[in-house]
Formats: sequence, C-alpha cells, structure tokens
Amino acid sequence: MKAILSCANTRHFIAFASGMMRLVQRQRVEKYRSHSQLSYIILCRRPTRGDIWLLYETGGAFCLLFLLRTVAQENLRTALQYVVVFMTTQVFALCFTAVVYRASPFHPLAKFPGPFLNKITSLKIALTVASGRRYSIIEKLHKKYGPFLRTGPNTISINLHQAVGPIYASSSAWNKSAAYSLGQLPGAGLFFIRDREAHNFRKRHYWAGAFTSNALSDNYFMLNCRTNFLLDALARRSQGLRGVVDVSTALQHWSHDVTGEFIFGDAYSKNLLRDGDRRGEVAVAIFEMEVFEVLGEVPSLFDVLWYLPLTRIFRAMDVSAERLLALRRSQASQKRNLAYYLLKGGGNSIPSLSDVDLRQETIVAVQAGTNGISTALTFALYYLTRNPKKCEILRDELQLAFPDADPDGSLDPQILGTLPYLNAVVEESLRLGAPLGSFPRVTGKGGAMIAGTYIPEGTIVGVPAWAQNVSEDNFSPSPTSFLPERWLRNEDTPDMCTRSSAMMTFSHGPFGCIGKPLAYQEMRIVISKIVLAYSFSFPVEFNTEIFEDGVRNLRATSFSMPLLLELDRLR
Ligand code: HEM
Repeated sequence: MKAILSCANTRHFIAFASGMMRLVQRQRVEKYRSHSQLSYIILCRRPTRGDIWLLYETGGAFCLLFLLRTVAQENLRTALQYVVVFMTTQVFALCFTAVVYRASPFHPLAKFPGPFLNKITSLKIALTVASGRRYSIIEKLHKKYGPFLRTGPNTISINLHQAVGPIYASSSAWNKSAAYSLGQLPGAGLFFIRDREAHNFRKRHYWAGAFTSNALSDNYFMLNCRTNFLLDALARRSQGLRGVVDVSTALQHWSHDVTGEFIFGDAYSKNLLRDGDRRGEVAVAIFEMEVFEVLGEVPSLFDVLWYLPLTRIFRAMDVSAERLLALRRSQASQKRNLAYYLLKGGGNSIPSLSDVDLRQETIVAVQAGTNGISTALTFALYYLTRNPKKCEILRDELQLAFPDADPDGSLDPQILGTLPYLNAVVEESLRLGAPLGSFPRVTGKGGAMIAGTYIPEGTIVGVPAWAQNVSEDNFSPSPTSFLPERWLRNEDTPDMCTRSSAMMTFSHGPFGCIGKPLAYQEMRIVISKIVLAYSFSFPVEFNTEIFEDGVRNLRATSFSMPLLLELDRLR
C-alpha cells in the first residue's frame, strides 16, 4: 500500500492498476476451469443484481445489529432476535408491495391479460418452462386470452405474425433480453451476445465464413460419410431386436458426430453412432440447455443459484471444448471447418478471439447444431411413418431422381434441393418438429407499436414459436396435421394458406439461426437416404399418443418415449 501511495506519477499508478486487473482477470478465468465451486465463487465473482441484493441485506442486518447493541444497549440475543424479525418483515413487505404493484392497474403492463400468478411472479413461467410443456401451455393460454398475453410481471407474448417483422426480422430488430445472460460464465458466445451491433460484428467476422455455400460444399463429403454411418448403425442396432430401432437416440448420436466434425474437423475423432454415448454427452448437452432455459426466465435468481452445484454442468462442456480446440490448433490443418474460421478471425484489423470466447463459441455450436436437427429429423420419420402414402410419394420421387443410387453413395445436394416433395416434407417436418418457446427481446427507448397496440419501453417481448407454427391464421386447413402438400403451390391446393414468413422454427433476422442452410442440407440428405434404404413402420407396442405426450421442450427437446421403428432394408 505504501509503495502505491508513494507512487508520484498518477499515470504510472493507473497503468500499474490496470495491469494488475488484467492479471487478476486472466488468473480468474484460468482458475475457474480447474477449481471447485467454492473457490470459483471466491475467485471469479462478478457483482450481479443477486450479489448486490445479498450484500445489501447482509450489510443492513449488521448495521441494525450494531445500532441495537451500541445505541439501544440491547444484549446480543435480544438484538439478534430483533434483527431476524425486522429482516423477515422487510423481505415480506417488499414481496407484498411488488405483488400488489404488479397486479395493480398502475403497472405499465396492466392492460395485458394473463393468469394472475404469471402477472405477479416470474417463478410461474419458470415452472411452466420446467414442465417441458411451455410450447403447448402458452398456445392454449393465447386461445383463452387473445394474441397479447402477459406471461410474466414484465413479459408479453404476442401471438401475431405481424409482430415477427418488427421484433426479429427488421434491420432494427430488438436486442435480446437478460434471459440470454449466462450466469457468471466468463467470455461470450454468439448466441449470448445481446447487443445487436456487437452480435453483428461477431457473426460477420468469425462465424459467417463457415456457412457460405462454398464452405458447406467442403463439408458435404463428411456429411455424406457420417450419414452412411447412420444407415449402418440403424442396421446394426436393429439386429436381435426384431428389426426395432430407437431412431431418436440414433439421430442424437448422429447429430453430435456430424456437428463435432463440422466444428473441429479431424480433431473430433469420436463416433457415438459406433461406440455409443458412454460418457453421456447427449444428456449433458441437453441438461445444460434445460438449466439455462429455466433459470433464464428469472435472471436475478440465476445470479444467486449460479453458486449451486447444479450449474457445474456448464464447466463440463468447457473442459471438452478446450481439449478439442487444443487438438485442432496442434494439427495446423487447413480444412475449412468452423474452428478454422473462428481461429482465423476476420483479418488483420480484427482482433483474434480470446481462448475463453473461442471455447464459448464452440460450445454454442455444439448446443445449437445438435438437438434442433435431431429433433426435426425424429419428427420427420415419425410423421412419414404415420402417413405411409406420403412416404410412398416421397420414395417414388427419390427413386426417379436417383434410379441407380447406392444408398451409401453420394446424393447430389443440387438435385436434392430441387425435389419438390422432398422439400415440402422437410418444411413440414421443420414446422411441426420444433416445439419451441419464444425468443425474448426487449423494447427499445420510447417503446413500440405492434399491430396498433403500444408496448412500453423495457418490456420483454416474444412471439411464441410453436403457437405461430400451428396457428390457423398462418397454416390452414388443419394446422396441426402433417400435410407436405401445403408447401406445393399447384391447382390441387388453391384453398391452402401457407404463410412461410410466420414460421418461427429458425427465428428470423440478425439473431436468427445462422446454421439454417446446413440444417436444410442435413434434413434433405438424412431423410432421402433413410427413405431410399429402408421401409419403416411402428412396432405393434408403439403408442403414438404416448410418444406425443412425452415430447418435452426446454429449448432442447427430449422424448420421454423414444421413437421406435421397425426397419426393413430395401436396397
Ligand atoms: C433443425 C435444426 C435447427 C433449428 C430448429 C435451429 C433453430 C434455431 C433458432 C430458433 C435460433 C435462434 C434462437 C434464439 O434467438 O433464441 C438458432 C440460433 C442459432 N443456431 Fe440454429 N437451429 C438448427 C440447426 C442449427 C445448426 C445445424 C447449426 C450449426 C452449427 C445452428 C447454429 C445456430 C447458431 C450458432 C445460433 C445462434 C445464432 C445467433 O445468435 O446469431 N443451428 N437456431
């Protein structure tokens, strides 16, 4: 301290202090990965709303204790009793005031209808998310309350296609809400950058290269090989089980393998399809997304709960990302996978990503690139099995386009992109195969007008993805039925309404899914290869109602009852 105080030159002192801060920060980041939860709390904490509240309450309690002991001359036991009574009353009074205000006509969102509990506490929507049925609960609530629904004290869900443009798709799309803050994790991946400008910079300079048509062509060979592994795995896994295969699990393994190689190239040497998921990687990835999704509804609670062992799961993926990135770096490979673009950065004037950001980016890619696609593919096969005639139309189209195709050979992606029925099946599977919630954004300064309704500044707003995907206004007739024909514009379908701009599966605009072109490529090749190679049906004991009831979505989708299919090899 003396040394610092005696430092005459203030500029030197500032330089010294900021150098020390950087050093401490670097050490924090390194320590965070190798230490237990407790040392992580001590070493890495960044003050958050939750921390400040705890500090305020503890400080208040000590001040009161001090005053009671010194000014009022109370003995320790009585003083402590007073402190406990006072603090408890104060917390209850705060909660009570908040509840009364939130439910009162003076609240800025008072005019929006919704269930009482949703209006007074975010915990209600967090519980709805935790149930895994948010997608259908919110859809039903909209049917009851109308297009504007208050889902939380400061949150509105808008089930109108007119809201999609202003909130997500326009050049002035709104910033992401605090639901995207990742607890106390250092670094930031694309998905978690809430500010539109910062997000755009990261997307353009580090990610975009990996999703150009050239880059996707470079990856097509890998995609083809990994999909052939899927066909082999389906054949292998069906042996000894009367031809019955757990297709949803096989697709999860396939998506992890494909995405792993898409990100890390040869450094990703795993093969979950062949070896099984011995380390439970699929479950870890799903659980991480689930924790994030539930706690994201109550960000201030996330700040406090972050210190529980529950969130240790976030560090498990970080360690794996670090290992694979180190391996990818040591290979000095020029193969243009995602890690190549992330490591290369945007050019001379653009700084490289820090190690911690790099790890976050690859974790984002694993999370984003695996569950959505395996879910949509599971639904595609489910609906094709439920609708054998439609499956036959598709098979005929594919056999005509590839008369001599060996299922293990490569199917030309250009041709796949032009097949009308295949692409209609893909669109319909993406529409019904994404039981997603909404993607929360925040209204900017001055608020906003949506469909003639004023939304106050700072309100958290979202368009419910599933409700839009199955809305009669957007997709009719029979919005919940699997009708690929609705995507084919011809004289047989004059009465069909198909509003593709309202489909929310990939969201829209600057924060929308960057992996969309890859996802379409994956959907086309996997569906085509399986339909060409196998005929499939449900085993006798399979119950479609139980399957549909068991679909849970907490951003990641899981199936309480896996999709079981009986497969017969055709070619
Ligand atoms: C059928 C499959 C897929 C679906 C349904 C899907 C859906 C979505 C949605 C809805 C978002 C926006 C989420 C939000 O704003 O909260 C998103 C973002 C994202 N997706 Fe996908 N996705 C799929 C496949 C992929 C694939 C294969 C990748 C490849 C790595 C990918 C990478 C990403 C990334 C990086 C983001 C964050 C984009 C950003 O913040 O700018 N996705 N995805």
